[in-house]
Amino acid sequence: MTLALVNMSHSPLLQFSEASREVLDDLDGAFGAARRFAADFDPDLIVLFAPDHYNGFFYELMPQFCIGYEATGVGDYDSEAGPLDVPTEIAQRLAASVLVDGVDCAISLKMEVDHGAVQPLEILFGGITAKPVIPIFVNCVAPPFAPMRRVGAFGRAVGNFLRDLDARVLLIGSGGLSHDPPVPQIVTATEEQRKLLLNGRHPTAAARAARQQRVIDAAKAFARGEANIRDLNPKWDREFMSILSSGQLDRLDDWTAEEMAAEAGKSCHEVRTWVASHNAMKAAVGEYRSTFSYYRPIPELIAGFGVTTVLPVDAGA
Ligand SMILES: O=C(O)/C=C/c1cccc(O)c1O
Ligand SMILES: [Fe+2]
Repeated sequence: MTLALVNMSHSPLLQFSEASREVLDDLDGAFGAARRFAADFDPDLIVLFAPDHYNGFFYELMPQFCIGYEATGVGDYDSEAGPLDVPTEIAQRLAASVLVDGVDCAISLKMEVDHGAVQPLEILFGGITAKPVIPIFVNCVAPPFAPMRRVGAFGRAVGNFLRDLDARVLLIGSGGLSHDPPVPQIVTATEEQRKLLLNGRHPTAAARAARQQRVIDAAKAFARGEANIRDLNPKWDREFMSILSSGQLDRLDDWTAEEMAAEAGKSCHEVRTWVASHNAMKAAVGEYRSTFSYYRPIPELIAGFGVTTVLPVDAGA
């Protein structure tokens, strides 16, 4: 096993925002660094921790963790649609190993993934079929949430399996950091939103367009300082990133979902993908080191935007 890790925020607003050329060029520089890192590493397999935004997972049956044996992109926000290249047999062995390791985890023989999983594959590899990928859903939007220490345990169980796998594996954690886009919440949902949250699979094109336009409009208002959503929190984001790079992952164990959302917005729970992927890295290789780190709060994308690359300490430069 040889392992590398990329964590990156995502935003479906990348193609739809009014961010300035300077901001987009700056971000492109970070994407370029991560892309070169991924190309140099040249993985045989990607293990992708990603959230979902009520496109593939719904309250009708909401797991905290789910490993995909097969997966398809739903094509929200013009992200690439269609089947991913999932190595089913390895995904099956991974799930069995995680369960034996003591972490209950759902499996899906027909996972549907949205921009949260697809965007990093597009940015790093140019598409969803460029490399074999095992998608791992981590619940980051639908309360109640697994305790953070459980997210760590799940990540470590994945890492324990990868330690013995004869492959070059790129871990990806997609999402975060502080942000609060207008994704509906079950406790405040209207009747129409409740239907979406319960089982809104495969909306009509018109329903999808309307839903997305609301978020695009909210981002424009947020950038003007006019939206009724929680501010980004660069201090929280930087502290979180520095804890991950310190390797002291147990410092996150007692963070509560309520405190996290109060500080950094309801969608800050997407950092769970970063926590799981770092724990996987640490379980598999021991000490790791950060080789690239970018952070910028970008209101036009409703995202505290982070991009990091990580290698084992004993790997060459
Ligand atoms: O509309 C959605 O489904 C999600 C939007 C969004 C906006 C900004 C940052 C993110 O991580 C998002 O998922
Ligand atoms: Fe997201």
